[in-house]
Amino acid sequence: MSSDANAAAPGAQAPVDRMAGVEPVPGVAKPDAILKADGVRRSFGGLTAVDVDHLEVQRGTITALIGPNGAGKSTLFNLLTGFDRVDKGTWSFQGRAVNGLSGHKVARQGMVRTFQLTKALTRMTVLDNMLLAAPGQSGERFAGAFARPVWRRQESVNRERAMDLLRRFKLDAKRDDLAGSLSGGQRKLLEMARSLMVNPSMVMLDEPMAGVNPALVQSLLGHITSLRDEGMTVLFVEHDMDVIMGISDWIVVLAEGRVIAEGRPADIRSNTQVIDAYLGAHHDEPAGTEETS
Ligand SMILES: Nc1ncnc2c1ncn2[C@@H]1O[C@H](COP(=O)(O)OP(=O)(O)OP(=O)(O)O)[C@@H](O)[C@H]1O
Repeated sequence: MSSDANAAAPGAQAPVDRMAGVEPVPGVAKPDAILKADGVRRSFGGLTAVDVDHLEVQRGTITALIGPNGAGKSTLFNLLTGFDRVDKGTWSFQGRAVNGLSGHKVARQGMVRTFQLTKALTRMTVLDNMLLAAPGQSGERFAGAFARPVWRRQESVNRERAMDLLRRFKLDAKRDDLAGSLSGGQRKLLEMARSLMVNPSMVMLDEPMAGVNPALVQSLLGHITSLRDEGMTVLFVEHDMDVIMGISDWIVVLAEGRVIAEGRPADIRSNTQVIDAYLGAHHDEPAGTEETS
């Protein structure tokens, strides 16, 4: 591992290096890719927001998607998870084509993304936020007296799962509070917990540390690494370089919609193209020590 933050605790088993032998070059094949994308393009008027030739995400890793403002990170997230339409391109998740599927269907395949709490969600309780994210929320499928016992069983399974997750994220005492009353960090925890309601194989976190009090950053980092250690794949967009360099197994750098570099944190830190495109203002210092806003 290239970062001290990833060093195993004394007595702990050394983590498996799933990226062993993978060349740090854009579009490189991964030994066990959970997500593969080809020729993904999206323009807004004359502006090409995303133009990714080939991208693979290795199963069971924490992969960071980084790049300057406007590089296309959020647009790529939206496209891959079915919340925006591509102009061109195909991608598969766990070997099945998912391009063209709605966000709901992509989530059912096991690939979910977090969303910032909308105004409507902030007016609901923490527990209701969780239940709304549960599978089988389309009540009409369970309509009718005949199906009621099935629906009840599903609801009690969902409640149990929601409470288990709230306990895991230390939000159980807040179950009846309005989500809008949570702090920035607690909201991020709730967003993560919500995404786990569908029992995904891969979670995509959009700026998990934005607006988080430093006291909660370590807790959030711990949750993210636990997800990976339990076998989940994590792809996240983040601007905080300490966070990125500290927990990522692999980093993908976007600039002007294209993948300009990929590699381990150490590869990215020393990549001159990345320094020019993104880390430029901090040319003279190691990226891991730069100040973050
Ligand atoms: N719905 C839209 N309509 C028009 N232009 C858009 C739209 N969504 C994104 N863009 C443009 O596409 C480009 C990529 O935006 P995107 O938000 O994906 O970048 P980003 O890397 O996530 O940036 P940031 O780090 O600032 O969030 C930007 O130039 C943005 O202005």
